[in-house]
Amino acid sequence: MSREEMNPELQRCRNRIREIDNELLILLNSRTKIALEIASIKHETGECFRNREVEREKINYLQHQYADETSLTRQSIENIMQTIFDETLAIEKKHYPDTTK
Ligand SMILES: C=C(O[C@@H]1C=C(C(=O)O)C=C[C@H]1O)C(=O)O
Repeated sequence: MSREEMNPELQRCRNRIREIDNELLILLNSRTKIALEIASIKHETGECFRNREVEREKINYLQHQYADETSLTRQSIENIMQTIFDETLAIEKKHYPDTTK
């Protein structure tokens, strides 16, 4: 066993992070399912899947709510949310490969 592996505090933290990662993936899956419902509506009406204005509003709101009260910075909130939006859009496009928007 390595020195690192023998450190119980580090192991406890890693276990907790693993649990949080699982929770995050479950939440992201729920989020994606709802985004796909929105994509289905937009697909029917011919609307563009991506809405930069809505994305900007969401980021601004989350930065306002959390940037000063948590260890997350304004920039990290922006990066995390932009990655979520990009990945959501990629999944939406995979479900609706015929869409040009
Ligand atoms: C979810 C929507 O569609 C797209 C996906 C978004 C998201 O993943 O949060 C936000 C805006 C749009 O780019 C929406 O229009 O509300």
